[in-house]
Amino acid sequence: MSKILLLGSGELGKEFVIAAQRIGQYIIAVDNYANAPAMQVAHEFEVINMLDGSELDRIVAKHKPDFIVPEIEAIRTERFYDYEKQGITVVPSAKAANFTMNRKAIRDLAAKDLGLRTANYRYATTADELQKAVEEVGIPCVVKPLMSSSGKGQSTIKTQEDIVKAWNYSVEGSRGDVVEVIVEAFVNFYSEITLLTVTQKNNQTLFCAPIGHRQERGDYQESWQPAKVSDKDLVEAQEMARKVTEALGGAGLFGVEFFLKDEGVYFSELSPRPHDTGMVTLAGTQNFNEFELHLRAILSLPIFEITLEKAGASAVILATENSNNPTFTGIEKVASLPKTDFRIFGKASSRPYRRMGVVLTNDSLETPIEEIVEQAKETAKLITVNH
Ligand SMILES: Nc1ncnc2c1ncn2[C@@H]1O[C@H](COP(=O)(O)OP(=O)(O)OP(=O)(O)O)[C@@H](O)[C@H]1O
Ligand SMILES: NCC(=O)N[C@@H]1O[C@H](COP(=O)([O-])[O-])[C@@H](O)[C@H]1O
Ligand SMILES: [Mg+2]
Repeated sequence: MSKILLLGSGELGKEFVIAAQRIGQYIIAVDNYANAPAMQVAHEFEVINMLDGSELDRIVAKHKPDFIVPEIEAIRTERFYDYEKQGITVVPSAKAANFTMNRKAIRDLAAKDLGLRTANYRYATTADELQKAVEEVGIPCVVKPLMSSSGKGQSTIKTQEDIVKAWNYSVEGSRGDVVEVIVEAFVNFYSEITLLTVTQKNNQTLFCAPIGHRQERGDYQESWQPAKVSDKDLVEAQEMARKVTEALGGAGLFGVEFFLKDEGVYFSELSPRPHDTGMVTLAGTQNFNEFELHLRAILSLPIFEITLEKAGASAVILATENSNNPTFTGIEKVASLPKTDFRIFGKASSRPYRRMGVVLTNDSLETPIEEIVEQAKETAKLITVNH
């Protein structure tokens, strides 16, 4: 049995812990608030500020884990290099977690060092610098805090007047302690995908079937698998995913995000961990879901193959207001439907647009994927979050 320290305890961590519990691992779930989803299913929990290096040191020394599994980006990841030296396995690697904590490190690695095609981009640390950066990349463009996720602090600049607004919004939405933004040229893609990529200790990289998704406010609304991608684009995306995951090192599952345009594939970003759009694998689309794959890769358990068993979709259930102990209605209606399932994450409070659950649908691989997505979307509407 291994001892796993999970840093971040949201819905993705919860499914990871359930997968780990099923094969007898020991988990300590950590987040900055009590009763977080993954804490509800772990052996032990800790509530700390994960951006505080001394707090991290304290719980690592206390629990002496075999593995540290980051579940969010906003962690004092610089400490991870030390933990690796102490003989703890940081998942997938200290470098992977550290480089993806801040958009700058991963974007420069991908675009400059590895030469992957990305949107043209600049950085800015003040509203004035943002003005200049926008002039360089051109309008429309997308502004994001260097440290944020799920679209927090992200906005699109469509006119000159949006620049100051975008700066202020991004400072408010920044998760860490870095006041800096990336400005990216707007990529007018016809679709976007996540390529779940599994790296293993034996150096064999495996790919899942591509996942399509639709985003609003920088946050995913529906995802589906398999996404329609031409063979040429898929090969190009796989090559990019292989390059970037190899450069980051270690074993685990990565969610590598791409934009598809007529002229080819653009690398966008990646999570060195299960991806929110990958929750579609909870619909039984694959022989192993993304959490089970992450776990197997971490523990060096062989993954004989990844097979696509069904076509599936996920659609999010979002809160609309701030409240404590929100309740849900419409669950019975959803439960009565065929080829449909759902998860309620167990978050004890809500805020507008907070993801509280997900609806999952599946059908045969011959069924048009649009129908399965539509089913997930319509089904998610049956559930109401009561505040
Ligand atoms: N340069 C761009 N051009 C067009 N759309 C973009 C661009 N950058 C981001 N987007 C849109 O915003 C979404 C969220 O962006 P991104 O993945 O960078 O944010 P994030 O906050 O890291 O999200 P997450 O953590 O959920 O992956 C993208 O999936 C895409 O739909
Ligand atoms: N795109 C990243 C992502 O989806 N991360 C997931 O959301 C949780 C935070 O949710 P919260 O903001 O509702 O607490 C994280 O802990 C992780 O599970
Ligand atoms: Mg993203």
